[in-house]
Amino acid sequence: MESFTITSKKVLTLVLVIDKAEQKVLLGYKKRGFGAHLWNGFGGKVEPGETTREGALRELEEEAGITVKTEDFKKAGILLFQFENDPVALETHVYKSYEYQGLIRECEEMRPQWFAFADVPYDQMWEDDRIWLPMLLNGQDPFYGRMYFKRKPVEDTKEIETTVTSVVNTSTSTHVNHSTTMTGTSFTTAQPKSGPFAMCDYQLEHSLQGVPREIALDGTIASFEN
Ligand SMILES: Nc1ncnc2c1[nH]c(=O)n2[C@H]1C[C@H](O)[C@@H](COP(=O)(O)OP(=O)(O)OP(=O)(O)O)O1
Repeated sequence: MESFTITSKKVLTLVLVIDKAEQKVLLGYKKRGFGAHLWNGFGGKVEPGETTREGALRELEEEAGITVKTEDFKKAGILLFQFENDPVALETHVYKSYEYQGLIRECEEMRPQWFAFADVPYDQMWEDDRIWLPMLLNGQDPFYGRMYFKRKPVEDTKEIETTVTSVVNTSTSTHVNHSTTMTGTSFTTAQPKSGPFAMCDYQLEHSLQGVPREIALDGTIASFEN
């Protein structure tokens, strides 16, 4: 795997909030940036001086407007995402909670929405999600894994075409909505359906020894949480 050799990693977080009684999971539609136009959990880069747990709670509040008590916030696993010809891997710390406080709200980066477990839009998510998210939803965590991605040829990223309707309202500000029903100036835009990367290989294991804290560059679990 010469083209997948890594020399360093960035630390990211990903949070799934679950309504156990209703069998629903809260996902966010990413409106911009890395992974734009895909549904995902909430998360992002861990900032200097933050623990992964603190970073995950901060991102959840920023992106969905809700908080989770420390005792309800559980580490579900770690995923190391690797990209062809990119020496920097993304070490993503996955958390879950069955409880939350506050009112769910949209922000400029994410549009939150509840999905029944049976209706999770895997065809509009990172390809690896269909491997590990069902495990998380079924309580088969903690887990750890490595996922390998290649960039898709440009023509393969034009899988769906969405009509974007630009509405200019009377106060002259411009709102852009993915909609086919609103009036205004419409144009068609190509969107990647499952992102610009194709997963070409993966390894995922249920962690029997405990909750993984860190994955070493060689893919082994570097340490476990106490
Ligand atoms: N392959 C895959 N599957 C599932 N989830 C993810 C991936 N790759 C990823 O990066 N992710 C997740 C991990 C993070 O939750 C986000 C990416 O975070 P990002 O938006 O880059 O970080 P922020 O700190 O919020 O970004 P900016 O504020 O800099 O825009 O996707």
